[in-house]
Order: sequence, then structure tokens, then C-alpha cells
Amino acid sequence: MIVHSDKLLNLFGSMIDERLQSRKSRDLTTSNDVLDILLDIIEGEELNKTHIQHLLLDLFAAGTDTTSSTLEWAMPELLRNPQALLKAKKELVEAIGKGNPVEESDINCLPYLQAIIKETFRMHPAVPLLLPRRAGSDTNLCGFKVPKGSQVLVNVWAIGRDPSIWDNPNSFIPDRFLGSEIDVKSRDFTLIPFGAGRRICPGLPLANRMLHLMLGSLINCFDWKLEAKISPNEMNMEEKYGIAVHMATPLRAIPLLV
Ligand code: HEM
Repeated sequence: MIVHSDKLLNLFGSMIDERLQSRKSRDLTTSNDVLDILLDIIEGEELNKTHIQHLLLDLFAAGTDTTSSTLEWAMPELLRNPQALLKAKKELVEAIGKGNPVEESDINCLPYLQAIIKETFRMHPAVPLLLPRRAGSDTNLCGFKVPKGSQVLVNVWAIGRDPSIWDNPNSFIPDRFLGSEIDVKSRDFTLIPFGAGRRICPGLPLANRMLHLMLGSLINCFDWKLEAKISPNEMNMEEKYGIAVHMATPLRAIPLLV
């Protein structure tokens, strides 16, 4: 981990130097991206290069595995649930035309795709215990005493499988979200894969968009089949716990151009 972090820090260091160099040249057309904004702040001397290197490392570390593991779970759930896959394909063909990649502006016209992403978050939250918190004062929470200083973990995985909240909690049923107000930002805290409140994941808007673009495009541009010896109901859906939860046996699916 340390070796990889050092490699990434060096890579970010050279990207920053390169950008600083190009900002000095007269014919510069700024890209006004995240790095440019951070470098504007450096010029105001509130940040230095090391801060930016570590900030970029944080964003990459927090954003990569979480987004990819969500997509990694959405695909096998769809392959195990051909009806849902078919419904998503139909919606995509009608909204954006067969074989086209999904654009950001299409997302609002794709309620079923949105429901699939929510259902994946419910069953497979990438960070199942969120990040540890410490109680700032003695607290009484639903009849439980939480003494000041205790470490608190929020079990989002268990919330997503709680039968008092969800019908058939262990079944992948995207339709449950159609016409429902429940959202990853809603205040009833039933679907909180990104956490909630002041420390909610700052990458939420990016991750949510990326997931719709990637999953929608994978569904609309390809037909998918499993390897010859595997049938949908025999797929191994065991989880492997790490910083993010991955499939214990990675999915091997074959794309066929539509
Ligand atoms: C599906 C994708 C993602 C999921 C499920 C996810 C989930 C989370 C969760 C649960 C937390 C902790 C919230 C808490 O403390 O209660 C978190 C924090 C964080 N996430 Fe994400 N995240 C995702 C994508 C991203 C992306 C794409 C980025 C950045 C580009 C990102 C950057 C961060 C950062 C910097 C923090 C720490 C925030 C803080 O400490 O205040 N995440 N994320």
C-alpha cells in the first residue's frame, strides 16, 4: 500500500510540476479543472504542493475501488435477473437508441436504470460500515447508552437487508424504487451508501453520475453472456471484505456487440 501510495504521490507531483510549467507559458489556455482550481489556491498561499499531492491521493483512493465495486455487483445481479436486464435494455433503446453510450443529460430520462443503481447500493454498499465515528458526548440512542468517546460504526449493509424496512430484502428488485421518494440523499436514512450529514461522501455527485454512465453504456452497447459452464442461478455471490466489498469470485461475462 505504502509503495503504491508513493508511486501515486510521485505521479501527482510530476503532473503538478507539468501544469505549473504550462501555466507560466504565454499561450496557455487553462483547463479550469480541479488541479487548476487548487493551483489558484496555492498562488494565494493557503495550500502547498504537498497538500495537493495528498488531496489527489485521497480522492483517488476513496473514489476508485468504491465506484468499481458497485459496478462489479450491479452486473452479476442483472445477469442473475434477466427480467430486470431486459427492462433496462428496453428503457435505454427507447430513450437513447440501441448501441449508444449514455450521456449525462440522459440520466433523468432513465428511471429504471436509476432504480437498478439504488438497488445495487441497497444490497451491496461499497463501504458497509461507513467510516468509524467517535461519540462527542454521552448519548442515548434508541434506548442504548453510547458513552462519550465510544467508537460508532453504522452498519449500512444491515440497514439494506432489514426486513422491517424492505420487502424481500435479499432479492434484487429494482422496481421497488420506481415511484418511491427514497434516494441516497433522502433524510429517512434507509439508503445511505455514501453516509449522511456533514461528512457525507463528497464524491457522491461524481460517483452517481459515473455509475449511470458506465452501467447504462455497458447494458446498451453490449449483450452479455456468462461463460459456458456457468448458469445464472449458480453464480457465486459471496462477498470478500476489504476497504470496499468485492465479489469473492469475480464475475467473468462475455460482451457481444449489439
Ligand atoms: C460508489 C461510489 C462511492 C461510495 C459508495 C462512497 C462512499 C463513501 C462513504 C460511505 C464515505 C464515508 C462517509 C462517512 O464518513 O460517513 C465516503 C467518504 C469519502 N469519499 Fe466516497 N464514495 C464513493 C465514491 C467517491 C468518489 C468518486 C470520491 C472522489 C472523487 C470519493 C471521495 C471521498 C472522500 C474524500 C471521503 C472522505 C470525506 C471526509 O472524510 O469527510 N468517494 N465515501
